Amino acid sequence: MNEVINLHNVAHSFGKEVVLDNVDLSVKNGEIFGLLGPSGAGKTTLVKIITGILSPTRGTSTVQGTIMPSLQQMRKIGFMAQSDALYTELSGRENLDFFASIYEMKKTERKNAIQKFGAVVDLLDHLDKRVENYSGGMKRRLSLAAALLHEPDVLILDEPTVGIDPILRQSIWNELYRLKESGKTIIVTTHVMDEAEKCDRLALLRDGSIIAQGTPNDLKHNVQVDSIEEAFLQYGGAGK
Ligand SMILES: Nc1ncnc2c1ncn2[C@@H]1O[C@H](COP(=O)(O)OP(=O)(O)OP(=O)(O)O)[C@@H](O)[C@H]1O
Repeated sequence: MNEVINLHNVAHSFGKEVVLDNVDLSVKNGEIFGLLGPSGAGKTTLVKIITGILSPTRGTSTVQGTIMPSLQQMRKIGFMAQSDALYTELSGRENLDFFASIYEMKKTERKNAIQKFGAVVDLLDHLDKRVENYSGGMKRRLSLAAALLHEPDVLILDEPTVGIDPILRQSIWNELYRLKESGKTIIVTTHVMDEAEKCDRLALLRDGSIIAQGTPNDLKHNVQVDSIEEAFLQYGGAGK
């Protein structure tokens, strides 16, 4: 199957506030797809719809051909939320063990996965410390490991590198490329322009609508500019 994620005419309102409107997008197998937009544009709402945490008010969203929300399909998705959903009074290892148990991983499988992804996010030396003693970047990395534990086909990462220094940010991106090479499909939200450049394709989101989508190069060439930042403004990203 080439298209892994498909959204058709998706809209979402919180009460009377329309926060997403008329969103159409498709993400192909093995792609890193970026959702770029300023604060409040609707990125988090959109990824919550894709993961099945929220039902769209209108339209349809499918992942691997299954209409969302679907509990069974949600198990095949790794989601890293924007705010770290961690138990701070527990150690990193205990947190990962808890998340692995949610995915019904067996004891040995859990142990191996914690070792593997603890290493991927460079936290092996800190796994037995309580999370309340972690820095912001360490918490983000632990959240990323938690999303990877069950080796999901689809990874959805809401601002994965916020608060992470440039060196670690690079190592997380290297890991995302490695996951992509192994056939995973990845959606990343960001408001950082240079991160957007690292994605295979991008959707530019403003006020709940997609104002343009394509490869970073196409988006720049279409409006004859040299940076995604300028492209965003050219497509109307500055607002009314
Ligand atoms: N649970 C909620 N109830 C009411 N309004 C909400 C809720 N969640 C989000 N919103 C509103 O929806 C709009 C879009 O929010 P969303 O969090 O999706 O944006 P975002 O692009 O992810 O922003 P940021 O980059 O700051 O996280 C905002 O106006 C926000 O106030």
